This record gives sequence, C-alpha cells and structure tokens, in this order.
Amino acid sequence: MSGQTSTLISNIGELMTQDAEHRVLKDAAVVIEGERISWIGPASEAPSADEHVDAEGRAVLPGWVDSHSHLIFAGDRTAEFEARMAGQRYSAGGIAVTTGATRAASDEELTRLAAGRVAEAVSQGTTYLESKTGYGLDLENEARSARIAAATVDEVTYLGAHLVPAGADAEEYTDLVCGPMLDAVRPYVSWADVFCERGAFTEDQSRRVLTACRDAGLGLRVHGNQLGEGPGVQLAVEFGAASVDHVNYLSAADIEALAGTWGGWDASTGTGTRGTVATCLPACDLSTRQPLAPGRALIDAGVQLALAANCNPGTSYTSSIAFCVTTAVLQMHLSVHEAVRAATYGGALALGRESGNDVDGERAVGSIAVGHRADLHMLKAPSATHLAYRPGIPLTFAVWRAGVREV
Ligand SMILES: N=CN[C@@H](CCC(=O)O)C(=O)O
Ligand SMILES: [Zn+2]
Repeated sequence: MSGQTSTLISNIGELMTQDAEHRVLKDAAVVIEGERISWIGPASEAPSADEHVDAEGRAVLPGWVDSHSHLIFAGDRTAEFEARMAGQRYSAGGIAVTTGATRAASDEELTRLAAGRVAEAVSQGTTYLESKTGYGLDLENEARSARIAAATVDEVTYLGAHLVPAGADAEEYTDLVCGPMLDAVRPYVSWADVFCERGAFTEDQSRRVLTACRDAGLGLRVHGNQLGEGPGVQLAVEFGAASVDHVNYLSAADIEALAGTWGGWDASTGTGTRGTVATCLPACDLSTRQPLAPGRALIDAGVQLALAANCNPGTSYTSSIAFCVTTAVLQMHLSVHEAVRAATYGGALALGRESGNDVDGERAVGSIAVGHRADLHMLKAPSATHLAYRPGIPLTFAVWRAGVREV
C-alpha cells in the first residue's frame, strides 16, 4: 500500500458496484486509499487497513452523479409554483424572474447559495455534480455565473442560451451567446447547452449556438423535447451531443435516432463509441405536471439513460436523487438496478466520466471499481431496493466523496 491513509469498509450487506460487469456483491468489503478505491471483494478476504468501518450489513452504492442542475441563482419562485399547482402551465418565461434576482445578488451571496445547494446534495448521497449557468443572460453575469460554478461544482455547462432576456432581439442575443459571451465564459466551462423549445430558442438559433460552442472545443448537451415534440433530440443526435435532457415528448423517430447513436457501444463492457445519453428528470416532470419521460421505452430501445435532479428554482427545486430513483422505479417502470445505474454510471456517461474508455479508470466516477474515485453512498438499509420500497425515507447513512467522509 502507498503512504496514503487507507480505510476498510467491511460487512457490506449489498455492494451495488455499477461497474462494467454490473456486479452486485453480498457480504462484501471495499478499501479506500487516498481518494481512490484500491480493493473490492468478499469481506472474508479483505486486507487490513489503517482505519476500519463496520457497515453492519448496510448497502453501499456509488455516490449519485447529478449530471443536470442549475445551481447558480438567487431568488424564489414559490408564487409561480403555487400558480402551477392551481392549474397554470409551465412556460420558459419564468426564467426571467430568476435572472433579475441573480443579477441583483453579490458574488458572495451567489457563492454562498450555490455552496449551500451542493452541501444539501452531498448530504443526500450526491458525490459528483454538474451545474449550468443560464440565469445571468448578459455577458458579465454569465461569466460571473461560470466563474462561481467552476469554484463550486465538478463540471460546468455554459447555458447562455437559456432564454432571450427581456427587451433583447433574439437574433442579436444569439450572436452574443455565440461570440463575446462564449469567449468570456470559455475559461470556466467544458460543456455548452441550449434550451431548444418553444418560448426559448428555435431550431436555427440552437444550431448556431451548438456550432459555435463545438467549434470552441466544448462538449455539447441539449435541453430538448420538454414541453412538446420538437427538434431538440434530433439536433442533439446530429451534433453528437453527450446528452439530451428532459425528453418528455418523444416520437418513435426520436427514440430510434437516440438508439442509433449507441450502435458502436458495447453495453456489456462499457466500451466503444459513446452515443447521446437520454437524461430523464422525474422530479421536474412531477413539479411541472408534464408526462414522465419514457425511460422504460428508451432503455428497451438500447439508449443509455441518466437520471438527474435538475435542481433549479423554476421546475424542480430539489437535489434529491433518491426521490428521482424512487420515482423512476415506481412510476417509470425501471428496475431498482436500472434506476440506480442511471443515477450513477448513467450520469457519469453523460459527463464523459465513466470508466469504459479510460483504461486505468483515473477519471472515473459513478461506479465502484479499483482505481475509480472513492465516491461511496452507504444506505440505512440492507439493499438498494429500499430506495423504492421505503419512498420518502431519508436513507443516506454515510457518504465518501473522493475518499473523504462527508456524512
Ligand atoms: N427547461 C429549462 N431550464 C430549466 C428550468 C429553468 C427555470 O424555469 O428556471 C429546466 O431544466 O427545467
Ligand atoms: Zn435544466
């Protein structure tokens, strides 16, 4: 063993690895060394370590990988939520309310709020998070949002193309998003996204944004098919986006197109050419009273799925991935293993951080295997099934993030 502190977690009732072989081990143990996993196997064969944690039969999963959130904001949209619960439809226009509050907040306030949301997520088992910009909507505030996000979360996505701000011309604003605003955020971000939807950005504007961001070297993601059928999914496929998110309204052709992107992928080994992940956001679907995304049909068609919380003030003010997993099992007809996989490995895949194409696993999150980041979630339960069997019960018992015990 190296000079780093090692921790043996033994007596694990169920170790759901979500590794390449989809292994679920009983009576297992894990050794963490520094920030990585150095050993997994039967508890009876575990090596000794500097520290020892007795899991007392509890289940251990990879930490949740939340691949879709909007954490850089100030303000509150309770009134909009109440109106929606009274029958009003969600529309993209509500974003402007948050933009006003976000622009008015100081750097310190935005940082404090974002860090608080990250802490809330980690306390519930999330160990790897993405956040988007998208409530600044001018050059200065998008750059500021990107800078704060880069200091707060693991992966940052540029979403200048979230809404055309009040008073702006849509074509001129799209030029700004594709030009000077992109240059300003570029040092802080590795992904770009566009809200391709009625009331937000048209197909043509979305295509311009995706082209400029791809040319700037950013990985791509798309908010698509959230409020109705539309071009989002097909655009994501055309541009080879890492994920298309929401996917509530899909035609048979959309599902077929997404499945086609996974033709060069070997799902049993997690190797080959990555396609476009379909990211389902069930908490958002419930909070906006949209139909749940057809996760079952997507998996059956061969599409790789992610589940994410989409924490934001408008459509999904929660960071609870457990709630998403519960809903995916109870309402979307995923098995517990599929739902947990989508919320761990699937999120990592959507962020290019799964291990398949990375032989030594150095960058890998979202699965438990030797060499991967030690992101572990121990449940107050003997199996992951309890996430669905005991809906609403806070089941997080312990969390390690990059080898550090956080809960
Ligand atoms: N759909 C677009 N963006 C966010 C909601 C933004 C808002 O309403 O503030 C989402 O992912 O749901
Ligand atoms: Zn979103």
